Amino acid sequence: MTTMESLIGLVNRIQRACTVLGDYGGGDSTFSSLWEALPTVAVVGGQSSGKSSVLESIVGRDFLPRGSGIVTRRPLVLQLHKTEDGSQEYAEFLHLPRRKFTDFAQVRKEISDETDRVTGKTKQISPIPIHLSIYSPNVVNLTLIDLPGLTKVAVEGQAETIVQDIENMVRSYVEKPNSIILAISPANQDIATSDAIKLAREVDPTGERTFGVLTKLDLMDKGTNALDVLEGRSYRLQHPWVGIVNRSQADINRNVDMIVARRKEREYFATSPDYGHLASKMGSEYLAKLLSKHLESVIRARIPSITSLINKSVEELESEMDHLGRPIAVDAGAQLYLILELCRAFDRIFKEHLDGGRPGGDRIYGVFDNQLPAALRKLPFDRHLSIQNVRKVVSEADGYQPHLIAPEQGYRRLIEGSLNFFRGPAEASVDAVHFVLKELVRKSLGETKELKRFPTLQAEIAAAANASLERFRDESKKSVLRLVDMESSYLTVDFFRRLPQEVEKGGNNPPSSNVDRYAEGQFRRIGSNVSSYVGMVAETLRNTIPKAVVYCQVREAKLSLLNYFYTQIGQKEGKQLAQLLDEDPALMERRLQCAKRLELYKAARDEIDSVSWAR
Ligand SMILES: Nc1nc2c(ncn2[C@@H]2O[C@H](COP(=O)(O)OP(=O)(O)OP(=O)(O)O)[C@@H](O)[C@H]2O)c(=O)[nH]1
Repeated sequence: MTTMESLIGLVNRIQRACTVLGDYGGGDSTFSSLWEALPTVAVVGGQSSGKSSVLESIVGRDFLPRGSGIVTRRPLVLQLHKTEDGSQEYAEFLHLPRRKFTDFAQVRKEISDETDRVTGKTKQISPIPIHLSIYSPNVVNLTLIDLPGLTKVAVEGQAETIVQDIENMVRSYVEKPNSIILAISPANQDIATSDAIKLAREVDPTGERTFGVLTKLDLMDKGTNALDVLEGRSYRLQHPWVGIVNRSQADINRNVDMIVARRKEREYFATSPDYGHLASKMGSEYLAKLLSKHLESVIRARIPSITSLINKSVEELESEMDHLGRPIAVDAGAQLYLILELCRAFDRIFKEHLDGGRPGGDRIYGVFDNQLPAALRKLPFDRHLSIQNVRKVVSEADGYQPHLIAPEQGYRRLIEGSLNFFRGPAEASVDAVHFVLKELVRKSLGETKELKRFPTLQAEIAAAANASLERFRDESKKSVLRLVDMESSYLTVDFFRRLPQEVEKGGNNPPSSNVDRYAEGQFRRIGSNVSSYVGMVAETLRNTIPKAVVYCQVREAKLSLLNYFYTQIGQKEGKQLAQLLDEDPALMERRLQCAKRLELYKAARDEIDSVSWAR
């Protein structure tokens, strides 16, 4: 059955699981927080408002550390479990499983020691909660979170920021829509100045989540009473105010028993001329029951949305785990297989870039279609074949005896010199394609999702692929330069045999009256003959350089980019293979965190299911 016990107990169990797995709200925002989805009662109050006294009175035990300064420095999740009448009371801490505390003075000491363990002796505050469970016949089932008291000034030895730090921490608890605020204010102080009410008003302006508690009713000036507050006239809340009379300092000093104090509190209200008519709705026992009932109903209302949050989170985590991939196999055979698979995955993507399907391969065609022709056009033949230079080269080639019919040597030197210019664009095409291929390797590596897990292997593949590309580039350069050299080593004879006729056809023979004019015309003709020969060669190279480049670089990259790597991998030992597969530590950590979270959510789901089954 869905009793109060089982519902509050359910949330208690989920909360404990959350803390064990590091989910106590805030903090690591990469996961949705289950903790924040759980309804909780957060106890807030200014210093000396009577916060500790109220909690102890609800529990019926002295167990909270006392002292001057800021004593509560970590949230205390106080889970109360009602046990059968007559059974022994005991307490347990989540951080000390299997140890039962029956001496509550020891509980107090442990809270204080455990606070110091995390915050050090520096008196800092920490958001990591301490979980304390109390099993007793004198409690109702209820979970409360005790938070540091709101203060206005830091004391000796505490950082100046502590006032703000405390307020921020308390606010982080009470601003959650699932938090029920137990706002404690002393009656002997103007309610308008209450720190607790001030904060509650800020985060819960309609007052639907706030329970107002007024302490120290017995300390009010004679002749005054707190009816304006208790009857909701001073500050209106959706829930009725509860007045409390705790033990005075004198009572504490005299060690007045809590159970006796509860009785005295009951008597106080029953006999009070001011509050007698409200007696059944006053006091710490009534407050505990009221909260327990309210918490239970809030939990009941929240269960469907908690379940759907859990289901959604489980789904998200499972898909992230799928995405992160399974942990790696340990035997060398399986590792080699995995490495080769990853290489093939990369190779496939790389080929898709070249063959189309993925972008980038077209840039190689761009090199052949734009870059190479443009570079060929820009070669400085005009200068090389100017009349002055032709004259110079031809004269030098002639030596002391000028040529008789045609300057054969001069032609050859001019052509050779011109063809040399082609080396530049030829090499530049090789380099340009090399960079395109390199970029495609880089892109493909990035697009091989399976490789993301293995930065070392990724780097090795990148290095191997780039080394191969360098080798292809060297081969390619040799080939294109050979094409250019071949052009210089044997000229196309036909071209020159046709020349005299063309010259006559063109009829640009100057009348040869004057020797100089004759010479000038002849040099111009030589220049233009060489120029058209070079133009013909340029046309040829424009077609053959791309063939050589594709053959040596692109085709090789497609066929054997990782061949050398494969032979190396084949020779590696198990340990070296494992090194290649070392995962990114951040990723391993994330997988671990995901697995932990998944475990938490599944455990929580089981808990909820078990309650529903019992219904
Ligand atoms: N007479 C009387 N004294 C009270 C009452 N509530 C608290 N006190 C006294 O007020 C003082 C402060 O109470 P605590 O319960 O320690 O208050 P606190 O808000 O926990 O204070 P800090 O721990 O300093 O933040 C103690 O001396 C209590 O005995 C009350 O209802 N009546």
